Amino acid sequence: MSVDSERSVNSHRKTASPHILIVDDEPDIIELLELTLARMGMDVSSAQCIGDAKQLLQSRQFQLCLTDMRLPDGDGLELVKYIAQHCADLPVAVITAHGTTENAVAALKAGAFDYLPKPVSLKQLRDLVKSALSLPPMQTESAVQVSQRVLLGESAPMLQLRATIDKLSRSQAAVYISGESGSGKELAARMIHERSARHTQPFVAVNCGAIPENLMESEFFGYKKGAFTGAEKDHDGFFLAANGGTLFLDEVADLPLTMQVKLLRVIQEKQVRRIGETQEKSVDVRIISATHKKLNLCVETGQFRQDLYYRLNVIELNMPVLREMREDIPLIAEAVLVKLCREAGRSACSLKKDALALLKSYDYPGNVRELENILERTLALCFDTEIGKEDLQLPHKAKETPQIATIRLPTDLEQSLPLQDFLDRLEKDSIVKALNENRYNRTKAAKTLGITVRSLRYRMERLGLNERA
Ligand SMILES: Nc1ncnc2c1ncn2[C@@H]1O[C@H](COP(=O)(O)OP(=O)(O)OP(=O)(O)O)[C@@H](O)[C@H]1O
Repeated sequence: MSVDSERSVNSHRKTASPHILIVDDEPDIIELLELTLARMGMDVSSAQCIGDAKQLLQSRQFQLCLTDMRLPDGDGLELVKYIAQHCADLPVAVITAHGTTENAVAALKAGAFDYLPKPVSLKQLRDLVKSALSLPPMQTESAVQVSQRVLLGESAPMLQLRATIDKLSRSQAAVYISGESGSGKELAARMIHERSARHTQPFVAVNCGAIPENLMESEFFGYKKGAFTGAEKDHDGFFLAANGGTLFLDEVADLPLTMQVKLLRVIQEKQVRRIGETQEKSVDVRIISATHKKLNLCVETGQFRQDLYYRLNVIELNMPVLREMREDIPLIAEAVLVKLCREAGRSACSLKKDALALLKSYDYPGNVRELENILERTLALCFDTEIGKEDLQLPHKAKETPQIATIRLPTDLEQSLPLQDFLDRLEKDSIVKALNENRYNRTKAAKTLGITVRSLRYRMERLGLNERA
């Protein structure tokens, strides 16, 4: 097979034109792609088989590779895997035969950036090239350590997780993040977004369980001024607000079935119609979803639509629980202490040996969020710069007994607070108490409080208890 190598369509363009590798054995397709890309100011090289493509990849640097799935000496998937292994920084997109979504999904799982269905739409091609070229350079581990918003930890599960996040960031595939409460699902979603081609565009996080059912449609899809009583001005909704970027659907299992149908439609059609409007608008969002529930079980019990599940769960990312990465507890605890001390404007604190040992032995049903809460409570009660075991106020047999915080009702403030603030304070304390008593399980906490989970989430959101309930 001859290498159609270095047939640079616009080789007169000397300087930093992005260099794109096309791998296809159909001359017509090569020509079409070359012409389109040349008009976009790209340098193009082409290869007609996997062997030639590998040679080219070894001989020079490319900024994007577009490969057909069916090639004379193998399939495009093999090339995707080769690139993932040898040129991890290079985005690769596959061109798939019409209607073969399995191929596209397999390619995304293997690390492809995106796919283009045949017949290739030139608009889609241009959009894909633009987003691939806006990928930020891959971050090195040392850069990761200095960055603020990262999942910390050096244990094997955490190293593996961060490596997977790096790979996923260089793809457009929908990601479903599973894991217990407080294990860092939202943080992982933000990391994927911040390392992706969409990093300059919005990241919109939505807590699906916190939105009252009757407001869901208007919150997700937006409305036009006057569409209903109270619609005083145009409102874009989450999809349009996230256009070009990432929409993070947290607690996605809490979406009512009626809303699931509407969501599926928008994801499939990539079109949104605001309430009160006749025209649809195109939207381009990458969906990352998460829940602490077992979404596959929700599908089995009929609470979650299977078709939507498949759409959301192209790639699954599972968050490790803190008790399985105990060696990371000192590192994370230290980082949390530094942050809390800085926020409180007090001098740096450290953990004594016995305190560290106790923290390492605790089980953390609420994961890192619970560790943060323990340290926050400790700092509120202890003014020493050295924190000892007793200051943590953990039960003696930490591993066996859940942590139950003593909640002091604000009787001291009864006289001085305005009524609404006083009631909010009572509500907040009751919620925190119920969450603590139920090991951060929101379903059980809601039951204790005699309210629905939806109502609990709504109240937590209103009271600003989302992050640190
Ligand atoms: N590995 C980690 N390193 C540092 N901070 C972490 C880590 N994991 C979680 N956190 C912190 O723990 C808190 C909870 O994380 P996050 O909100 O992402 O969890 P979650 O899984 O989305 O929770 P929920 O299921 O309740 O929505 C955040 O403050 C986050 O920054």
